[in-house]
Amino acid sequence: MSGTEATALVEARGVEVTYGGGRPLFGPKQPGIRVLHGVNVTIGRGETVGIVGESGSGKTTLGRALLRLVPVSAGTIRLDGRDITRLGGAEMRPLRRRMQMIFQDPMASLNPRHSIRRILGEPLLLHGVAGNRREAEVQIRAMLNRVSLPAAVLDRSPHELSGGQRQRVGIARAALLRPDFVLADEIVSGLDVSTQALVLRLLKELSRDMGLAMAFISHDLSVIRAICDRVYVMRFGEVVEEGPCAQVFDHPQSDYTRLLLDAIPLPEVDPHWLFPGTADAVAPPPVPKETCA
Ligand SMILES: Nc1ncnc2c1ncn2[C@@H]1O[C@H](COP(=O)(O)OP(=O)(O)OP(=O)(O)O)[C@@H](O)[C@H]1O
Repeated sequence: MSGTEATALVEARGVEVTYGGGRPLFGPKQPGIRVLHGVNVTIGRGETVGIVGESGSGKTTLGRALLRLVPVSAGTIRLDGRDITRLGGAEMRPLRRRMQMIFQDPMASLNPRHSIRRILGEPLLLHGVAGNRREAEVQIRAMLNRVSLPAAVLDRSPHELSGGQRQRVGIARAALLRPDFVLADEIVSGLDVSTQALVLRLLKELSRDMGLAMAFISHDLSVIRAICDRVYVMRFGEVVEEGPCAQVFDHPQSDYTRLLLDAIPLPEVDPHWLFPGTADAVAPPPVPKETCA
């Protein structure tokens, strides 16, 4: 799917983000530091786009701007054609369910004192996706099955799970809210290679089944190539190149993309695991059904 189609779900035009600045209690007004400079991004329904670039290039800031988690100082963010750039908290609230984020470190994003049941159940009730606890439990159990986790994890807390299990809980939490758009920021960087492949495959299957639009931030270009349709290459807060993954990776147009490709070795994740059914695919290992001792 081309991100330039009229069916764009998420669209950023000329987006600028400035950190800091403003007027302190004493002294002159501070200018702040602009870290995004007129960025344009389009993500179609059901499309997965990658965002790559060296550390500090603005990937996370861009992702957060798309979700309206950082203030945008210029430009527009549209969700499904609606300009959401300057909506207030109350107007954003019903839209929050539609735009979910999966974090790099699930330990930091999952409340360590809460059970997995509560972690998964509370957002469902809060956003009215489930009418009561019983409905929430049914939906949660179905989703656990979908992400190949046993129901026994429901009574556990995040620190009692492995890194891969926690990341699957993070995916389940986002997917349960039936979002339209998911931002996944470095979600497999702390995992070993085989767990990475399982988590990525799961996410790819879910995004395909749910028709999700997804922005995927990663340092690992092999991961981006394996699961993304298109990629945006960022440098110093600007998009320096954009296009279908095969085009950008095989025929990079900018010197910076070439440098990036040379600097980061490919591949860690076997893309065939993620694309079973393609002509040259090898049989992917099934996502193992886990049991809890
Ligand atoms: N809350 C903040 N306050 C001030 N500056 C920030 C803040 N967050 C990020 N920055 C700065 O904005 C720039 C872009 O950071 P950002 O985290 O978006 O880059 P990134 O490409 O995601 O980096 P990394 O790959 O290391 O996560 C960096 O110079 C960073 O220091």
